[in-house]
Amino acid sequence: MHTHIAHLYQISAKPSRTVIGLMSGTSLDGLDVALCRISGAGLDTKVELLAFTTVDYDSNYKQRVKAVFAKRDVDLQAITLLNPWIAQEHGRMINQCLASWQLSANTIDIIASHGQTVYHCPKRQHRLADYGNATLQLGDGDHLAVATGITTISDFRQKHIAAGGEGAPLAVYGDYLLFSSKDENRIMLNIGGIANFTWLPQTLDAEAVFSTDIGPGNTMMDAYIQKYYPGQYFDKDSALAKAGSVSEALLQALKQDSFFALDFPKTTGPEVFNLSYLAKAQQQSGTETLSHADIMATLNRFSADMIIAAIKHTTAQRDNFVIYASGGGIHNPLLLSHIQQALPQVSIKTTAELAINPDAKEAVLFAVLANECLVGGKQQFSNTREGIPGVTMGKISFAD
Ligand SMILES: Nc1ncnc2c1ncn2[C@@H]1O[C@H](COP(=O)(O)OP(=O)(O)OP(=O)(O)O)[C@@H](O)[C@H]1O
Ligand SMILES: CC(=O)N[C@H]1[C@@H]2OC[C@@H](O2)[C@@H](O)[C@@H]1O[C@H](C)C(=O)O
Repeated sequence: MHTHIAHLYQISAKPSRTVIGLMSGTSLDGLDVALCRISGAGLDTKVELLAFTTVDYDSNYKQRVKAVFAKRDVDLQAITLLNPWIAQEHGRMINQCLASWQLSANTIDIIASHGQTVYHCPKRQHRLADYGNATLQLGDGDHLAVATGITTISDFRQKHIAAGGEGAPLAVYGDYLLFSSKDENRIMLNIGGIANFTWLPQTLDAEAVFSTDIGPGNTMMDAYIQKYYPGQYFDKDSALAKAGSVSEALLQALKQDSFFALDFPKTTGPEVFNLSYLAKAQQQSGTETLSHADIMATLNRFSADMIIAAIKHTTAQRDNFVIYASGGGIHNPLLLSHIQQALPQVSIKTTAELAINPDAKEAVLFAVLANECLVGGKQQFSNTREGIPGVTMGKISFAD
């Protein structure tokens, strides 16, 4: 047996594994690094979050990724160069985290790397008859493994697509394993650049679990601030949105896109929800002269309304469920207050109440996917469920 395979076997047989989960989302703010101790597999999985940090991207990193991010026309050389470069940068950031945690690489069993999504393209979006669902994450696992000396599992989304999914949301797999509860129905709501959620019924019935992207979380608000308030990256504490008023005309125009008429589950990204989308809605509603504050108030309301509508649709007007929120959107007070006002009977908590830092949740979930790749095997979901194929995800890269 090759020593690498023997090593994998030995890691899989351990009572617990030390896994670094990585997430670099659509907001391009930084690399989330979650140091996890994971024991068990499947519904017996237990995760302890030992340390978490977000390593902020510098302006050089952001500029290079933004040059291709969510764009149809890009320099192919730039994409080719970025694929190893992003992984090398992430490797450098992990080495920096390990040094600050005073840990050596040989104490880490596995890195679980999401990579950087640069283009997400489900068939319902591109509508080209000859092509299926597609998504592209850069930051190749081989480079990360060599840069850190740690076996790396990466590129989780391709198997999901190969098995009939759209490549997202993948959070549902870990949500079901970690957060299902016999005591209450739960909505695991993540408000990142794009908002998505998982419905976890208290029956624990995998066939009734449901997950979908919703539409924009922070992405359009962030893009607007970055364009008109150079030096600022987002509307801190909803300050600008709070100073404005919602334009009903613009809000209705924003809600008209065909994406919202599609049945759930569905996926999307900043390829659709961007400043061109806003400009089109302004043109259609004759609201080109609105103030920055009114536009931000409207974008904030738009994200909230679509989240509320998706939750109401899925829970069929029930209110016996608890929302556990995560992602950067939980730090946007206006957005959360809109959601709470529309669902007055529903308790809105964060995943901190489930012992997972809400900013770390997605990185933790990729660590869980890697654990499933190594130790799992029993598929919780049948292949008949749209959007949640029962497959093992991730590709394994060795360090030497
Ligand atoms: N204090 C704050 N006030 C308002 N918004 C905030 C605050 N802190 C963070 N945010 C929002 O959270 C965003 C970052 O969210 P997050 O890190 O969850 O995104 P992501 O992981 O890149 O997204 P995705 O899950 O879509 O890939 C910021 O860009 C900003 O919009
Ligand atoms: C293609 C891609 O990177 N999609 C992300 C994005 O960010 C949020 C939403 O859109 C979600 O579908 C997904 O990430 C999370 C981690 C997921 O797959 O569950």
